[in-house]
Amino acid sequence: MKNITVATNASGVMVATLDMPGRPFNVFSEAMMADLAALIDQIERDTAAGNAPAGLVITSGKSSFVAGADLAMIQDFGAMRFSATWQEMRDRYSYLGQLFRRLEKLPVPTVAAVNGLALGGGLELAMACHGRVCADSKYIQLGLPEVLLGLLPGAGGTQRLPRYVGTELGTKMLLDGKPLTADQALASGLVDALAAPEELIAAAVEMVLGMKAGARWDTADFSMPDSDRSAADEDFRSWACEVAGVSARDSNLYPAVDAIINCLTGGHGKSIDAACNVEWDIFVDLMSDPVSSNMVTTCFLSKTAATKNSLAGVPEIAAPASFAVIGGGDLGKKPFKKMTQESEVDADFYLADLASSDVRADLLVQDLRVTQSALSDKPVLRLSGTFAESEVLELAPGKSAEDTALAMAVLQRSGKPIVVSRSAKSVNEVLISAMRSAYAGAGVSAQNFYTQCEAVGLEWLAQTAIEELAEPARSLQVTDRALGLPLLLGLSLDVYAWLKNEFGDSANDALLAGIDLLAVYGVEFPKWTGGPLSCLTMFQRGELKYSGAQALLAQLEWRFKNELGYKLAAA
Ligand SMILES: C/C=C/C(=O)SCCNC(=O)CCNC(=O)[C@H](O)C(C)(C)COP(=O)(O)OP(=O)(O)OC[C@H]1O[C@@H](n2cnc3c(N)ncnc32)[C@H](O)[C@@H]1OP(=O)(O)O
Repeated sequence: MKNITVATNASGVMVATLDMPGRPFNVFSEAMMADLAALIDQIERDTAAGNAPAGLVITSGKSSFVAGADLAMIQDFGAMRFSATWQEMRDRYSYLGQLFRRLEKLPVPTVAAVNGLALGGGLELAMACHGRVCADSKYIQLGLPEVLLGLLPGAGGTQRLPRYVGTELGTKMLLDGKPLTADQALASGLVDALAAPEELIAAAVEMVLGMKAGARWDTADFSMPDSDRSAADEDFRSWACEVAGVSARDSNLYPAVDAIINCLTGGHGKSIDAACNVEWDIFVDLMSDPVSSNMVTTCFLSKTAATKNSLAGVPEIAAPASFAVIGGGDLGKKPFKKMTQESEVDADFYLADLASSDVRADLLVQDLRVTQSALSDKPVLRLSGTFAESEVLELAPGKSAEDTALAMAVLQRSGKPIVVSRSAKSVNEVLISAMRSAYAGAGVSAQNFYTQCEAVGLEWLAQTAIEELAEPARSLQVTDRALGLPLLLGLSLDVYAWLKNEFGDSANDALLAGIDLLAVYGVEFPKWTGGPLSCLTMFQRGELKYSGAQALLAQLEWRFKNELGYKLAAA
């Protein structure tokens, strides 16, 4: 087994260590599932031969336990909706849950030694063990964040969690996706004990040697932990949303919310096998909806890739030669001026601000070391609203592209984050890029926004298409998928038209993915759409119903995506 190593200690306890080579986190990929299946097979065979281990401890060789199902695989799951039958999807999606049930039914006691974060399928694995001991560490997070990606915990999580912690906390965790700390997990009954990190395995071995095999719900006298609520209650749906802080709007837009509530009500009072079957049926239906695929792609896969690529490209610069800050307000000019005056760093400081309150007005750039008075005094650069680079260079003959820089402080228009980012670009490039980034608006930290922009070269977008989108998308109160659709599609068409005009055939997958990412995180385009291009793709496939479809379709030229080879399956 490549991903799991097994060692049996002197007491006959088997310690299985999950450790995927070359990956920062353990995840349930096909290969990891195959290895877990092989481990279970082996214990079943040994048991049949009268050679059962005294117990099984499952832990991780990484600093975290398991970060859940492999989300790249989950994205493949979603793509099955185009070609596979319902039963084929059911068989594949439920495979991990079935493995966990086999693990739970082993006739040897099993304990999870949770040494670090256990999210999604990672917590589901721990919950399928007969006991759990968790490292007493501030880095512990135990949670089921699937709802945040439009998914549900489909390996028994919707059924086991409330059976451990009760209906109220279980419902809350399932619907808000927030994890528990180690202390909270102990207090709630999710884990049975905490141990110092260095004593974790010893504590798990001791626990497994002192316990009997079997899950608590496989005994005749099992009852749900005390809770003043039951999933069978008539008003359970509205109570569940309230307890988790899910608004009526979000529960309408995000099918995962209803799907999870249906798992809770459908599994209530049933045997664990029957309850898991309910969950697995609902999981197939949920994955048949494009929203889950959209969200996994935009909110995890594209986001992680963009951040990673961007960070990889950021050079190390020991001492920036110049700094630029955008914005002349309370958070811009004042603190920056102070910093300039107090700084002992031998560097240039530039302040860029609009010449008037009109966002399309010229951008004036001042050298703060020279100009201490009003902004309009002798700007070193005067950039027009279109920011053509040639124009910048023309207007600033003294500043060539070779001028090295730089650190850049970006203040968002909302004024909140102040972030310094380093770059090997010229002063001019940094200023242009900073100005465009400053249009990102609220809803995303400047650091995130900047790294995402850098990764996919999206500074271009902030000033043009995305900026156009920002206000309507932000004020758009879509409460229902069908109701908000005309406006969303209109906005999506704007982006599409702009993109086609600007990039034509030179657009690539990374750029297209980045546009969706930027729209979702930069201007709060609704997450369930996956961004404007994913929204159009859903629409094209007939996965969004809208009565004005014909009129809108007439405006579309779908050749665009085909010409560019944009992979619909990846959307
Ligand atoms: C039915 C469904 C069941 C499920 O289990 S769905 C999955 C539920 N789990 C989650 O939603 C957790 C997803 N992961 C995260 O939220 C974060 O990641 C962490 C909190 C675990 C770590 O955050 P940070 O330290 O900032 O690292 P990073 O840059 O996000 O990720 C580092 C590398 O780890 C990969 N990774 C993490 N979790 C998963 C996953 N669940 N599936 C696939 N890859 C994962 C990333 O992609 C990336 O990889 P690279 O370095 O190669 O780019």
